[in-house]
Amino acid sequence: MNSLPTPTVILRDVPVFKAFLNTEMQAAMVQDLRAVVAAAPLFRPVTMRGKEMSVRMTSAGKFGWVTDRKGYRYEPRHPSGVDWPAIPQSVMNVWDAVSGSARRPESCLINFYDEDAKMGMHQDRDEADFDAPVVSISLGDSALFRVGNHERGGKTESVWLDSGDVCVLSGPSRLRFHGIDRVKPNSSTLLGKGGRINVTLRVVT
Ligand SMILES: O=C(O)CCC(=O)C(=O)O
Ligand SMILES: [Fe+2]
Repeated sequence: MNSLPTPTVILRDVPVFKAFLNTEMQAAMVQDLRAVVAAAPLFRPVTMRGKEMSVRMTSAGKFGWVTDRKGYRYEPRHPSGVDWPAIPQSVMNVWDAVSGSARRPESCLINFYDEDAKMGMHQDRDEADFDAPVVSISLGDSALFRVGNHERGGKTESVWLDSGDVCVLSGPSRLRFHGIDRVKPNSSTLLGKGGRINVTLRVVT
């Protein structure tokens, strides 16, 4: 395996690679993601309790993460019934560079945040194997990313994730609570209409 790059900062065991993708790589990835969204449109999920999430989402890969009245889970197809598109190579390349994992990601979740969207503190624990990391890529407007503990509550630390930044939840940080407090409107020109895309890669089975 290639040696892993050195993180810019480590926040609560979470390595953050600032500006991991240059502007050209970001633009190319956005094009690839637009093709995914064209085939598997963004939808607004609702939680088990019937509350709409503020992010819109879709997925690529063998499995996509969904939530509805039946709860959180991975599904082999988009809610419309179409297969999830393949994970773009531009996204796979980031996994290869930073995951340190011999396994292949089976799911690529694409979250779109408009200026009012946020994501409450949660753990990523719908996967069967917590030994495999979660790799996260930020594109577009900057977002305040908060990292907490292995239980809900307690002290937290935050970092702004800017367009092109990559971070990894693995080992001691794999099950840390984390969330997005807010997005800073007009902080990036990458997406024509503004907003933020977060892409997360996961091994699911
Ligand atoms: O948007 C982000 O940076 C984090 C997304 C996240 O935590 C998730 O999709 O599970
Ligand atoms: Fe998460």
